Amino acid sequence: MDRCKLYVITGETYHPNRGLLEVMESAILGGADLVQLRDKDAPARELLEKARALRELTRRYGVPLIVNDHPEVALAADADGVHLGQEDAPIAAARELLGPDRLIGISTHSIEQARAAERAGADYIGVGPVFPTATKPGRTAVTTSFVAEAAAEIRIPFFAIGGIHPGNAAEVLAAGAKRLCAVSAVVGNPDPGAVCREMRSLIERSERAASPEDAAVRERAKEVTVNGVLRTTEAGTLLELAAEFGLADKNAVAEHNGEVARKAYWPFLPLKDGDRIEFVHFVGGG
Ligand SMILES: Cc1ncc(COP(=O)(O)OP(=O)(O)O)c(N)n1
Ligand SMILES: Cc1nc(C(=O)O)sc1CCOP(=O)(O)O
Ligand SMILES: [Mg+2]
Repeated sequence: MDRCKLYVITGETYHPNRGLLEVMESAILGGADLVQLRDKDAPARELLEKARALRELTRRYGVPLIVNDHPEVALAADADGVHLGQEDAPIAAARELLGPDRLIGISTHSIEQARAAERAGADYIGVGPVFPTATKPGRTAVTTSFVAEAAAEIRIPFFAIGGIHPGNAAEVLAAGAKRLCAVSAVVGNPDPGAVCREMRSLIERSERAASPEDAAVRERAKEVTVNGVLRTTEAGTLLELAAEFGLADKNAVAEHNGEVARKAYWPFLPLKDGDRIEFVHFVGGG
């Protein structure tokens, strides 16, 4: 979760002529590193089908998947977690169902709600809507002043959300956000990948301007290409990288710079900047 910087939420009404998977794959290839399935209208069965299809896609790229509103769908689809709103199920009930390892995110609209979410054991929070947005019509914007309050006080990761696009992302990052989340600006664009690349480059520029301690962490980070997608990682070995993708204890094989890397060697295979890795994960069953 800590390494996730650009969270993209589905919004199929914004792309009536393109498929869900095509749009979300483009976003992932552009640098979306956390994906949420949000569909307020789909009946339960359809939602589960979409969650399973997105699970397959996101797993291929090592991107965590969150399901909005429905912890039981998150569990059934083997998603990485659930996102709850202030009016949805309480965190404790979702934790009971999902266990300690899956992620629970919660929307917050004030610093008091953000503090309460942290105390209740949320893994991350949404901070918004920063700007007015047609995706959540009628919600009062919290402005970048709530972003600044959260940056000063909240220790769990937070994603600024609501009306964010490449034209205003720098302002949100300057207020203290390290992570951004968007629906319409990404999935409503004919080229979701291009929008994600722009947003990521704004995030990276803001990181470069940040504190020396952060710079030291970045020094340790390497850029590697995993299944065709450029990723930043602090993993020292192929096994550590596989763990980031949830593959350390899965039936998987890897190719490292074009050479097959047997799983037994993963703990001893050091990663370098520029390495190219392909993971193939076999799913059991008939
Ligand atoms: C990352 C993120 N932040 C906020 C929301 C909004 O959740 P909620 O307030 O429950 O509203 P709905 O999305 O359910 O309409 C979110 N989904 N994701
Ligand atoms: C789903 C959602 N939740 C918000 C919150 O503030 O909790 S804002 C929002 C909509 C985000 O969509 P867009 O990027 O199109 O503005
Ligand atoms: Mg909700």
